[in-house]
Amino acid sequence: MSNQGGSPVPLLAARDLVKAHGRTEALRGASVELAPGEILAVTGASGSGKSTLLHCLAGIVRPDSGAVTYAGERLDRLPERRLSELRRTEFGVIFQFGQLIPELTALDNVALPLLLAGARRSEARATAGEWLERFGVRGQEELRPGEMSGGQAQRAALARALVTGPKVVFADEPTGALDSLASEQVMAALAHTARESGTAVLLITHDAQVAAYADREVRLTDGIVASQGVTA
Ligand SMILES: Nc1ncnc2c1ncn2[C@@H]1O[C@H](COP(=O)(O)OP(=O)(O)OP(=O)(O)O)[C@@H](O)[C@H]1O
Repeated sequence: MSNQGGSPVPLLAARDLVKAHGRTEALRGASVELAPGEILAVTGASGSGKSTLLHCLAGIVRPDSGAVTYAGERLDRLPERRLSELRRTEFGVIFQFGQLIPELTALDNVALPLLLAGARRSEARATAGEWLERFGVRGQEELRPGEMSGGQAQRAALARALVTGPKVVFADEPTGALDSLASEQVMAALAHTARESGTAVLLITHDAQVAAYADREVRLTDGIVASQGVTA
C-alpha cells in the first residue's frame, strides 16, 4: 500500500477499523496512516466518527475489529498496563476543553506529566515554566485554569501535551471553543513546535483554517474515509 505521508513506514496506522457504541456504528472500516512528524487533519461532519477514530488510535478505546499499529506493534492487542505506559511516554493529548486539572496552577498542570515520568519536583517545575513561556503563557504560571482565558488555558494544555516530548499528539478540536485569533495562536504554536520537534499530530477539526495547518487531510463520512489529500 502506498504511503502518502512520504515515509516508508507509518508511525501509526489504523486498518479497517470497526467500532460500535451500542447500536451506533461509529467506525465502519476506517483506515488511516500517520507518518513520523506528519500533521494530519481528520475532518468530517458531526457524528462521522472522528473522535472514535482518535480514541482507537490513541489506545483509549479498543476497536471491535481491524488493527491499530504503532511503531510496528499491534496497539489494539496490548495489555492495559503497557497501553497506559505508552500513552504516558509516547503520546500527548489535547481536547476542546477540560483536560487541565482545575485545582492545579498552570505550572503544576504542565509539571504533572514530568512528575509522573519520575522527574524531581524542582526540575519538573523549571521545565514546565520554560514550556509555558515557549507557548506565550508568561506571568500566568500560578493561575488556575478557571482564572485564565480560553486561549491561554489551551496553550497551557498544549505545553502539558508536549512537555514530555511525545512522538504523537492527539488533538481533538483543540480550538473548538476559541475565537479566531486565539485559535490561530494555538494552532501556530502547535504546528511550529510539532515541526521543530518532529512530533506527529493527529488533529480533528471541522474548521478549514485549522485544517490548513496540516500536511494532509482525511475526510470521514459515516465511519469510513471518504477522501484524503494534501492540504493547500
Ligand atoms: N460513548 C458513546 N455512546 C454512544 N454513542 C456514541 C458514543 N460515542 C460516540 N457515539 C456515537 O457514535 C457516532 C460517532 O461519534 P464520534 O464522536 O466519533 O463522531 P465525531 O465525528 O467526532 O462527532 P462530533 O464532530 O460531533 O464530535 C455518533 O453517532 C455518536 O453519537
